[in-house]
Amino acid sequence: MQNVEMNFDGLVGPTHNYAGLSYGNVASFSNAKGVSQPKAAAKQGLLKMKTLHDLGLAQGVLAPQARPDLSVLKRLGFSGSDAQILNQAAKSAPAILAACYSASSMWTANAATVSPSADTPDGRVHFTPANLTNKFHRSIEPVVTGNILRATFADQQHFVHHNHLPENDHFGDEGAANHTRFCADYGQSGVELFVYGKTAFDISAPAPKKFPARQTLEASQAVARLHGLSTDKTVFALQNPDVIDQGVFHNDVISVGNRNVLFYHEQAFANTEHVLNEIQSKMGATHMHFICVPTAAVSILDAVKSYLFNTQIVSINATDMAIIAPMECHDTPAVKRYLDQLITLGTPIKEVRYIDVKQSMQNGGGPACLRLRVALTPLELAAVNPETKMSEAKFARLNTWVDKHYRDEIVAADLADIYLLNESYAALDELTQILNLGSIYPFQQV
Ligand SMILES: NCCC[C@H](NC(=O)CCC(=O)O)C(=O)O
Repeated sequence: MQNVEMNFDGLVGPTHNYAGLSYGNVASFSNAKGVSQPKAAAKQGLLKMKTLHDLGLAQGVLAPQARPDLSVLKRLGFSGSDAQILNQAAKSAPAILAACYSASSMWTANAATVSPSADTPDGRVHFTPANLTNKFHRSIEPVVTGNILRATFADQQHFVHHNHLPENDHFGDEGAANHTRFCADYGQSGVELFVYGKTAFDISAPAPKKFPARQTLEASQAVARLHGLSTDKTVFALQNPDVIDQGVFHNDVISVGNRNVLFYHEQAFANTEHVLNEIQSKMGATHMHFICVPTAAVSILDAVKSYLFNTQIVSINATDMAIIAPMECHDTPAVKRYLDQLITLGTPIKEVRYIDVKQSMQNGGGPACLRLRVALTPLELAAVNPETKMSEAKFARLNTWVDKHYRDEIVAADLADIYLLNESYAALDELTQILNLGSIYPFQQV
């Protein structure tokens, strides 16, 4: 058997809603207070996982967080029965209630940074959950993320789980959305690229002016240290601050890589030539394909609207790759034209597949946001919790589970409804059995 790169998609939780929580994320802001469709959202996500499974790729599923997060509401002074807590919060602090209800853990590209065993000194796969300090609703994810990752990758002989970084903006860490790994083959040692938006301990360094930089250099360096990565095999690159100000809140909105391919927008990085030279020189004999999309072909506005770079580039055989793109790429004329051309250019990318993840897209999460990549050797793959692996049977089982528990629609007023809380916890309690995760949620531990 071969080494693989397995995608772990976040299952969309039962409380998926549009709350406008992410300043700097254009879609989240423009769809604020819209009507969400949790059942459709979860099914779109499952179908995406099944599509990749059917392409012959290793595909897994990560459980969502338990929402609403009552422990946070209690910490903030709301008290009484569960229904009283929801009522008080809905009346006096609806924005905080919405944050505690967010299904944002579906975007598992922000769950953690993962370094495969080929890159680490102890020959194990290292995981560091992202602290997501920049957005309150996301900053409440990392502890349970750690529980989910431990229950999915339990074998300590193969997997190491670090704590998330200190919870402060100086160490703002958004996980794999700002991390790309290049390699000749998934099982060989690779070069890990960390992209950051600002240097926290140097206020004179370049930084965006309008929207926040969510990832700091210091956070990226700390993760690389925790994982024991060699300096000869790591590259730290400053994201172009101007594009952050145009809605590129993570690097995976402006560049994406796979094996020896980096697909990026002309304006993605601050010092592009230097970054590319460093990647190529650290890759040694392995030739990199740098595929640059010029502004003249695709504007930043169209890149953000269509999520051209939030696509997944996957290897479909030893040499060829496919690009998994959201339908919005198909529907944005300049982007569709570019993709039609891309597959004729003689790069490893030979095919485009369009998928519908509209429910997630409307909150600023495309195909790449929905997945966490974990490169695994055959032995490590065998050590992954088998119930978290996608299959025909798991796909059918999870669809039935969604049909049983999920609402068709949620609007802001529903968040005060105690029945929604009960439905959500009942669904997740059953899910932990389906995926054999044990008691990962605080509501299961009391
Ligand atoms: N990687 C994609 C992440 C998208 C995510 N959106 C959100 O949280 C929007 C939630 C809302 O507005 O209801 C974020 O910005 O972190």
